[in-house]
Amino acid sequence: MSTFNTLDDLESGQRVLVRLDLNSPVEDGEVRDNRRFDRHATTVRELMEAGHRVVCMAHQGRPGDDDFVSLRQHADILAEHVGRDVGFVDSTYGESAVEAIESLSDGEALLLENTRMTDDELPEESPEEKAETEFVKTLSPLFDAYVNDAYSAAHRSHASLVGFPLELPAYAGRVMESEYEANTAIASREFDGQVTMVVGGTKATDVIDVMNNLGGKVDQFLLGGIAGELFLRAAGHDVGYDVGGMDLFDDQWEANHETIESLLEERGDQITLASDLAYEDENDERAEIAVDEIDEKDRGYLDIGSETVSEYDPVIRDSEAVFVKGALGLFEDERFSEGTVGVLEAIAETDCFSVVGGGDTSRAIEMYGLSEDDFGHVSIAGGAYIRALTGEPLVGVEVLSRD
Ligand SMILES: Nc1ncnc2c1ncn2[C@@H]1O[C@H](COP(=O)(O)OP(=O)(O)O)[C@@H](O)[C@H]1O
Ligand SMILES: O=C(OP(=O)(O)O)[C@H](O)COP(=O)(O)O
Repeated sequence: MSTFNTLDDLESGQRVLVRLDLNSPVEDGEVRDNRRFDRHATTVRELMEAGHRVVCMAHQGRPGDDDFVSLRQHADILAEHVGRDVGFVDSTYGESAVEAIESLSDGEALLLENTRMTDDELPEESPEEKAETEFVKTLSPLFDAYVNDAYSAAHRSHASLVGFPLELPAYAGRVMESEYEANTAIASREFDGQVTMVVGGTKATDVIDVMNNLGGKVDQFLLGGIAGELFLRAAGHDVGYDVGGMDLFDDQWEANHETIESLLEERGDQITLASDLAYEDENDERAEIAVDEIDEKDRGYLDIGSETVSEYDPVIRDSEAVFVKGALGLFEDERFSEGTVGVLEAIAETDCFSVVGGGDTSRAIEMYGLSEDDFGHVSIAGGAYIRALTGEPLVGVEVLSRD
């Protein structure tokens, strides 16, 4: 168990710098509400009600991606969940940010601009190096305490996550505390029966790394999403290529194909790939094709097919524990939700121990009317939770636990 301090240890009336993870789906420039706002609102509300001056930091997307946008909309969505005003300043540590921080009153909150819009936030460096950045050196003197609530980003060694705890007394927020406890318990839990992991989503590099380290703990991997297509590509099928302006496959293929190939060679019997895939036909409708019949690389696929769903279903029902990381298709579009929803329904209907992770994936639970009570734990973390599954420490948690 960790030795970090929590909000219970925080003295009243402090100037508190809080790192949240509000990284959200963005559709046509519009930020979609999701349970990260709702969960983090608990921490922010508690701090405001305790009379602290609360300054929040968060990131959105990665530079160069379509979802790399300002946090202006996030401030409004967060305010709705907190039930109080949350101000916004379009600077992370520039003059206007410093002014806004200094003019805050007790019990008020403010959100700073996307941390990834500063050069100091990325790339990954040691906590000691991050603590020396201008970003950390400028903001630290304005605060009495630092609170990290961003469990779901705690696997990244970025300035806002690992630099400040070296400069300020550091505490875990309520989300950090509860996710850490649930996900650490997963690593030490022993299961007698079959353990299955459903792997999908867009961050194939994250999940493939972890699959490589999870062999001993997981009996069956069921694949979909981008990782699933990359495995099909390695197995000789004409899928998993960037077509029509997509930018999801080719770079991740370059980075991971050797690992994928050796996983298929050494542990192929533990890895089940889709036997059919769904795509959008010329009438904008869902159409399906068996992977064995695909002989052109010119089409994008957006979900696993119905045949695959019916093959994955009994594997889930026979499992004692099921872990989900990443959606099996573009579930935000109802036509391509069948894979993700089918798998989640099978889990909800059985009494296996289950964890559903991923900021985006967990959103499918409420979008399609499933009940969170039917799952063991719904994590708002994706990459951080699967690392916890392997027992790998998270740098953002480790640095909070330092004396
Ligand atoms: N075949 C696909 N094509 C495009 N997007 C996909 C596909 N399969 C899954 N996705 C997308 O993956 C997203 C989840 O990806 P990721 O960020 O890796 O997982 P999480 O947020 O659950 O950690 C979902 O929003 C879903 O739309
Ligand atoms: O959404 C996140 O990760 P996740 O999709 O693995 O849950 C975190 O905000 C980390 O984002 P990043 O993977 O761009 O560093």
